Amino acid sequence: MTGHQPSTPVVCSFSNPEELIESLAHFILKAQKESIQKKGRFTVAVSGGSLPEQLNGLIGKDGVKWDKWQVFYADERIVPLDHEDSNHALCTTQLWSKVPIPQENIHTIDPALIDAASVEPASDAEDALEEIADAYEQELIREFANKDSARFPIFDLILLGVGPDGHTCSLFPGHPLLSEDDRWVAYITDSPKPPPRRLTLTFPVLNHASRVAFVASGAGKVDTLHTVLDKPEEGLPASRVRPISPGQVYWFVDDAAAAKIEYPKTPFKL
Ligand SMILES: O=C(O)[C@H](O)[C@@H](O)[C@H](O)[C@H](O)COP(=O)(O)O
Repeated sequence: MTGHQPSTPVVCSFSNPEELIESLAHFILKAQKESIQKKGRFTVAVSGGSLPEQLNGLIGKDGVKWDKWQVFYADERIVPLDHEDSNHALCTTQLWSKVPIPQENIHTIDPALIDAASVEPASDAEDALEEIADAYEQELIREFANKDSARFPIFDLILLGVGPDGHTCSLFPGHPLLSEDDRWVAYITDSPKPPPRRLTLTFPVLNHASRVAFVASGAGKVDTLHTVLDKPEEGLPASRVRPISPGQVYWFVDDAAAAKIEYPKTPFKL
């Protein structure tokens, strides 16, 4: 059944972060073009960390059809949308405020539910956290239902980072959420990277995407990339992102981050 095989990663390494950022922008433009041709829209999930800044190559670039983008967060922290820890706030500062994307095309967690999901102790917030995750799942269902008749949403592109421990989205090593095989969106209250309360897309969503692109740059990522790509048997969360065929996972890295990778690199071409 070739149609259900996990894809093998395509790793492209660039000599410096600037070249990486420019090539990533061209890759995204190509994905956008194909998606709009096929479906009239471009569904994208983005994470936080250093990723939003690495999308800077899109600012002012010809051919970006911002009005066709439908953006979701691959993971989000349970804080107000203008809080310094919010991925939405970060993306707004780094990107959305600099490009003509319609506000309604950016799908945030429901701000009306954040206060109740923030009460202490976390055990008193479980119902509200469940509600906020359900509401975000409904937001995804509204976008994807009746458009792609699949069990899980099929994002055109999911853009991810990887943490030093091999986490991606808010899927952390050893966490019970790694075996979630049903829900599209889940919450956690014990993220080892602060803040502790977060929502995240689950592995089935990541692994049904048409394309997932990891972005990692700098020498600080060197050991993580070596383990994630050369030792997938260790099962780090980022190693487990292997969208089923014809989906594909790409790694956009720079030479500093890629210094220890033995996994074969592919020359970047569009
Ligand atoms: O909200 C988050 O915490 C992120 O979505 C997280 O998964 C991030 O992508 C990695 O921790 C890598 O972060 P850096 O790119 O900053 O290393």
